[in-house]
Amino acid sequence: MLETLQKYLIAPSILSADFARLGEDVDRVLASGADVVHFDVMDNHYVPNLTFGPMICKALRDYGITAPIDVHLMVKPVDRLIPDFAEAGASIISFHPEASEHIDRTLQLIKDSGCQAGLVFNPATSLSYLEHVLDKVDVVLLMSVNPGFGGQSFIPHTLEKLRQARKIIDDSGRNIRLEVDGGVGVDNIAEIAEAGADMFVSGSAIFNQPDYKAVIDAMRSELAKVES
Ligand SMILES: O=C(CO)[C@H](O)[C@H](O)COP(=O)(O)O
Repeated sequence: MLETLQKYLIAPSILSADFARLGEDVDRVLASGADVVHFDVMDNHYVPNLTFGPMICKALRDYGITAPIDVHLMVKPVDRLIPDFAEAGASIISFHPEASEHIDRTLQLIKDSGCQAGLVFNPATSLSYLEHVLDKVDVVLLMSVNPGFGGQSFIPHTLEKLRQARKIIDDSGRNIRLEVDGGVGVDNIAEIAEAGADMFVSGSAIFNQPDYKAVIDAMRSELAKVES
């Protein structure tokens, strides 16, 4: 799955897509050079907003979307949705540790369902949750805004947290993606990559522009500066 893709992955958040034409809009953003579809699931309980569930994920697969679907669960409780999302075609399922009664069990449920597993950290959630479960984690997702809404500004102290997460991952020697989500755009993507992220969720910066390819190309050229 993700490990076979290139160094930097761009994952548009469909929270900012055109819901009335979702399949078409997701097709368009992928044809514009995106790598992964970021799928934000909100339950009006863990976060104060309500989005979509496994049926919409399946509808995207039925429509013909073959790119990895990166499901970010902002829900509590978590476990009962995992088999539904796996069956609906999710590739990665990530959850917030505070929303699970048993983090190790939830990670194992995701792995057993055939998906890659991610742990998500709000801006004020400690990275110490990683300590005993790194062997079951494929993706560490750092929120750079408080979850619930698109279009918020990147919280600057996330850069330091990204550096800390990068060190934890590198020290572990494991093949774990470091994903960042919230307020990511052309103007700050290079700085965020320099801090250690290698997977970038971006919603409003892409979907609120008429030319998705122009935005994604501009992000890639910023990332190329970091790589060189
Ligand atoms: O998870 C999210 C909010 O909870 C969104 O994915 C995130 O905020 C991306 O949107 P934007 O790029 O517009 O900030």
